[in-house]
Amino acid sequence: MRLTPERLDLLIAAVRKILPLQAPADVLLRQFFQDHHKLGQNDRGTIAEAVFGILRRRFFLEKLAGKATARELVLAYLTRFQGMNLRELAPLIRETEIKWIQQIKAVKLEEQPLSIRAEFPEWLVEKLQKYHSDEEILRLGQTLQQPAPLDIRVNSLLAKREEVLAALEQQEIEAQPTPFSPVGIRITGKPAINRNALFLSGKIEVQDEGSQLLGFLLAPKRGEMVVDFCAGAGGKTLLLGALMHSRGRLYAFDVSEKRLNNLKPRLKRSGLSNIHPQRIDSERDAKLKRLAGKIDRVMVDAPCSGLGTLRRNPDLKWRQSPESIDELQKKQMAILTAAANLLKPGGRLVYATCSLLPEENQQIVEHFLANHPQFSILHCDELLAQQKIHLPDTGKFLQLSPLYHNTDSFFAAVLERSV
Ligand SMILES: C[S@@+](CC[C@H](N)C(=O)[O-])C[C@H]1O[C@@H](n2cnc3c(N)ncnc32)[C@H](O)[C@@H]1O
Repeated sequence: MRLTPERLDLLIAAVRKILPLQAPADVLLRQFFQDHHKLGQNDRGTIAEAVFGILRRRFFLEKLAGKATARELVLAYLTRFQGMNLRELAPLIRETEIKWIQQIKAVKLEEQPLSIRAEFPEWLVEKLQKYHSDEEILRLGQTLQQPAPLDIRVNSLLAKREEVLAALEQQEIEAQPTPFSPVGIRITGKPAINRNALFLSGKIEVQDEGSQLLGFLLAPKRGEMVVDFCAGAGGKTLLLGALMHSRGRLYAFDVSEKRLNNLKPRLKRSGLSNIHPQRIDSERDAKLKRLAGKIDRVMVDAPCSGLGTLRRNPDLKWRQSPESIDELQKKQMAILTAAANLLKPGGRLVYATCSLLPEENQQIVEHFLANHPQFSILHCDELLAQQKIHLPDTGKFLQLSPLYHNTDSFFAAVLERSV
């Protein structure tokens, strides 16, 4: 895209709107596009890419620009990360800015402290240093600065993966089967998949491959009683329903009416008829009592820091803090305890997050097991192998990483109730 003075102003206005981060960046960007409804698809794409690019490199950009204004952040980003040269920029900027850009071009990223090179807040580096070497933290941080690929899931109730791959090829959309999930497809680039006939007819859904694998760990069977305790807009619910061949009963619980409402159009497209969305007040909701001890399989996709999804949501680095993680841990423990209470003897529960912090993952599960001797761990590698899914570096727990699996950083543990 050729940068004109109008486009530069728009980009700066978008960054100014998003940067205080009073809401999630994608929500603020959607509002910005509503306020500028005449913008074409290409301009929107370019603005979104730059805004997220700036959030992904914000620590270094702020280091370059000091107490940076939106304009300085944009100029620093364009020159340092978009390869724009001074000749192209010069007609659009002031004399003093030209001098400043010459100075910041000379600053070396390799000489910066770890938190800047990894693009992690210092508190997060400190937490990660308890478990990883600095080199690992740097590689993880660098991977999380890249945009995530677009993964879709084939709805096995309505289509086969080969059929969808053939249809995509006909439409000249480059795609390949995901390496681990048997129902996943990874698309090259970012075509507008939500206007595609395959999407509108319910044959495909957008879902990260890591998220798909959690469904295969729970492996619900047709005819069973299943609960998706934190169903949200149903990313995992829809996969669970398809694995059940739309037979049996699948409750989709969540405290957020808005999220459950977003499940409805997806449910309609999916062709599934065994899903029952229900809002609950909290994990202590009286509605849950009648299901205690009756459920075959429970998915707990717990509310978490989301730090394993920084490729998609880089703004979480400023929206989470050590305090918010302490709060989340309490919630995760309470939800896991309440959800486990629904299981019948022999029943299976998957506890999952998209966090890369053991505080929200292993530590929650280990604390739960120490207080609930009637539950034991099933090994994730064995459960996946039973479904012919072979994941490197998986053992007792599933710990996916964008670094090794090109998925979001999902964690999962599988528990079984004995009595
Ligand atoms: C990680 S998200 C779920 C994403 C969803 N499973 C998916 O695959 O799209 C966590 C969800 O937990 C919900 N939640 C928060 N507190 C809860 C509670 N006490 N009981 C049930 N759900 C809760 C949030 O509203 C949010 O939708």
